[in-house]
Amino acid sequence: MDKQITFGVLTVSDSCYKGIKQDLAGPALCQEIDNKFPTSKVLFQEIVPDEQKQIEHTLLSWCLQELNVIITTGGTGCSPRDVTPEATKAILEKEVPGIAQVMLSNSLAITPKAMLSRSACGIRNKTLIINLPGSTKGARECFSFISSSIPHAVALINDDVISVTTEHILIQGECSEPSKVSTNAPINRDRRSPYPLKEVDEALEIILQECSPTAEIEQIRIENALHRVLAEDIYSKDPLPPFRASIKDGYAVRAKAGSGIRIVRASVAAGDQPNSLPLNYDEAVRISTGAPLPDGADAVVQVEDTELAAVTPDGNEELKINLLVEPVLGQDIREVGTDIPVNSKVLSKKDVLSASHIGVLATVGYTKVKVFRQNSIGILSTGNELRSHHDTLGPGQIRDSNKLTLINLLRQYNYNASDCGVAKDEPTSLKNALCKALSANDIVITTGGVSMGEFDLIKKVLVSDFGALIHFGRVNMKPGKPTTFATLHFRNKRKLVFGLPGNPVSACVTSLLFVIPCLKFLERRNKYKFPVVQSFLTTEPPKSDGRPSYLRAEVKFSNGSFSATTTGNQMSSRINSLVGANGLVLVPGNYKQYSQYETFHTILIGDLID
Ligand SMILES: Nc1nc2c(c(=O)[nH]1)N[C@H]1C(S)=C(S)[C@@H](COP(=O)(O)OP(=O)(O)OC[C@H]3O[C@@H](n4cnc5c(N)ncnc54)[C@H](O)[C@@H]3O)O[C@H]1N2
Ligand code: MOO
Ligand SMILES: [Mg+2]
Repeated sequence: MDKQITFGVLTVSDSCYKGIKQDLAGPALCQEIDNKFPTSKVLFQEIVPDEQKQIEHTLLSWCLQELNVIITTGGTGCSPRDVTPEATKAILEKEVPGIAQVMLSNSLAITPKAMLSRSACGIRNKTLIINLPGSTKGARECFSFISSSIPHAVALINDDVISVTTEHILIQGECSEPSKVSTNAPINRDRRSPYPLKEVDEALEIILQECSPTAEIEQIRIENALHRVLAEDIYSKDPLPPFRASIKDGYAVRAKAGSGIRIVRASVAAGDQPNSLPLNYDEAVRISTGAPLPDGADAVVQVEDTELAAVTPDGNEELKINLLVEPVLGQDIREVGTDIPVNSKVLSKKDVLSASHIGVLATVGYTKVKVFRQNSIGILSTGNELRSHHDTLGPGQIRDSNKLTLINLLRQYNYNASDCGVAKDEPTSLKNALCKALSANDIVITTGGVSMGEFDLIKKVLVSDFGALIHFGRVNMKPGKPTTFATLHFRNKRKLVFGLPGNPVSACVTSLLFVIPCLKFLERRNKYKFPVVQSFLTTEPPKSDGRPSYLRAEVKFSNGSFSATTTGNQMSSRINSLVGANGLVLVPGNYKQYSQYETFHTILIGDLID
């Protein structure tokens, strides 16, 4: 169950630092991390020389960034320059010697040289630090011995009760009871779906009725707050500017004295203390944009409107300048609080935080901000035919594309989802996988196994093993007909389950039409639906079987109207029909005759192409 884990990879090596040798171990570890934890991120990667202070400094600064895990490679041996364990121990608050022991005992089975490794492992603040050897092979091997314990360690360090409980449940095998569902013998199978067809709008309405927008609030660092929904009004703690500031590079003067000669008394740059000696009428202070005005100054004359009138005897400094224009009172001065008055409301609850919102927060002195909590989401693929994208395929097998597509689709809309693995088309496998997914998540999204096949068992397992209420099991749409939505209670918590069709396009389109609006609604976003425009179709749409179709298309805006060109063959299995699509064109089920002058409802799912 992958929560997003953040990593730093630090290569410690004199020769790599000097560029004499290429760093292979660092990139290899990044690759291993990526393979083992696909939803995680390597946020920092650096090379430092074998210098204890420099290693300590980098470790400390990464710990301050609240990284979950720092992996070092190199400097763990017995040569005089090997000091990584010393640097690590110097900054650790708690040692976790078991990690090094596991690496050592496994490595000894490969080479006796492992006995010379002196790795240190432990915790500082919320960061787990692990020393690995410097050789690429050794680093890779050691990482493979310990990597499966990293998520649990991170959860424990962060006091993440849900993950820890889930891990314990998995260890105790609480999820391994057999399912109550038995695969239907074909002679007893349903030959008609018992689920009535719902229209798309009706289905979305049902989902939203089952959703209570979150009341839970969390406080996060503003660095991580992009796209989150603000849960508080924000008032400025300080005015901006906090002092009278110059808008131009020029000279601060007293306006009343008019144009003409001024003695240049001093110079004040941005960041300087305001000069409290009041300015005389015959004086000017050379000033930079953003610098504080000296007392008494009531205008700034830009340098372009002045000329040099006299220099100091050594010939190095301005002595006098000539103002070529009449200064106007208040000219080129930002008074205190011009941009933001103190104690004024600058942002409102329910604002969705953009880059500029975060800029405002930083300006007015916020380091953390209250936002509405996002639901935890787990994605589970189902199907005996599925293999990882890392694997080579055997007969009858395909690669699981849905899981990665959906994790990344949600990420595009700023929702993090975790990988809940792949279940077999078999009741107990489905039950166990759902049990684990539900233990760790508020919302579970499955793909596959929801249609009419002998081995399409999701709905049955949800009902029989989890007491789920299926709110709908079919929707009148193409792609996406067997889309299923259920709610259930699991360990006293209400959960939402989306059972999406297995066909890759169907899974994506139904995520866009149902899951994303639901997530936005839950997060209290006011705008939770995609914008809709009317567009002309540049070519005839493919024939439908009577269901309304959602064609993937490239939508352009030119000469005052939208036009949409479909992305080739629109089969539900053809994932590449989504590549380059920024719109879904809705063609009604009863559509008969193509006309280039007819417009269609078009849902904009991406940026307009120009
Ligand atoms: N008798 C009927 N058969 C089908 C109907 C129907 O109404 N009556 N509906 C069709 C429609 S429409 C769809 S859509 C599919 C949906 O099927 P399921 O949700 O049951 O999905 P599966 O059967 O498990 O798989 C369908 C298809 O997708 C491939 N797949 C599944 N998971 C993945 C994955 N993670 N990555 C990539 N590809 C995946 C799978 O191999 C199948 O080819 O049912 C029709 N049948
Ligand atoms: O509705 Mo299915 O999703 O056409 O292929
Ligand atoms: Mg099926």
